[in-house]
Amino acid sequence: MAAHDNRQVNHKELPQILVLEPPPIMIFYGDQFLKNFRVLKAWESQLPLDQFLTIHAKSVQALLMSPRQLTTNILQLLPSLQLVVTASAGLDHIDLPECRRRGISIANANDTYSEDVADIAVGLLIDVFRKISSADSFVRKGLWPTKGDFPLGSKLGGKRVGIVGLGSIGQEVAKRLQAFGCRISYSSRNKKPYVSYPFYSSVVQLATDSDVLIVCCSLTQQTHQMINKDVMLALGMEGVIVNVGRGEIIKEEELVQCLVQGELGGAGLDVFENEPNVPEELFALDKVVLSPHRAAHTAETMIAMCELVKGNFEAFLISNKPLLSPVALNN
Ligand SMILES: O=CC(=O)O
Repeated sequence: MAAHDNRQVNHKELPQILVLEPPPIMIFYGDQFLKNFRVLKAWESQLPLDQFLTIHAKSVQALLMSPRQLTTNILQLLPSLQLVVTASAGLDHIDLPECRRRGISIANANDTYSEDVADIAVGLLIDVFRKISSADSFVRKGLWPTKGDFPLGSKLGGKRVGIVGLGSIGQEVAKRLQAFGCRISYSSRNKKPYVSYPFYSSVVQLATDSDVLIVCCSLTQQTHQMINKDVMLALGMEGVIVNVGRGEIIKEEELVQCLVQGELGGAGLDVFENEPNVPEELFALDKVVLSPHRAAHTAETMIAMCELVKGNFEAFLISNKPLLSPVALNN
């Protein structure tokens, strides 16, 4: 509506966006950034979700993803759906084959989060090697005057770092760790012609030749539980794993076992198999640094994300333009 237009806003006329549960951008910033839309908040309804969706089935053309999985069942209840916008980089919570089959368009975070996630990956690694969290707790508990010296850490420079998944997050991690004097190698679906880092097609071989593995890839059928005990044993007793991808890429039970039994040197984990639940055995281990899946959460990036989400909805629902961050659903 133009600035000089003084018609009353009729919210029923605004393009509608369904949200099943509030995603982090709404938890932090409410829904003001979607003020040009009518936001249909399923979680505010007293009705069971399937009844609520059945009532709105015909009118819902666009959906903003929440932490909830977008399953085939939910998609079936939304026959008019044409667009899914997710504020995530990962797509593992969306039934992609079904979206592809129905021709539903998807927009995601693209590389909006990559720098922040890479910062946390490096932060977790430095914390594990230099024991920052553990030293903090040592001081706070008043142990410095009584126990004296704090154990030695391990130097970051010179370490051989294997990056699992050299997408935009992996490349940001590589750039940062190269500046710290680390030696970078990577494994990926395919060798990247535009980088000179050594490429490994086998993760076990990458682990054998590395001191650290940083898991940056997305969760797919191929990467599910790809980091298993074989990989951990190949990395060795001093080896460190950092995970900023998805919990399910690592066999968590085996990771816990290797850490508890001293078969792995340490871990920095931002993601877990069964979030928000974290295996309690890890709480007692100083060589493990834990973070509540917050690698992407900076105020600056969340604001950029609100803009991207809004821009995608505006492009599709209002101005009939191409999506700003479309996901290519390859066959
Ligand atoms: O985990 C965060 C994301 O996928 O964006």
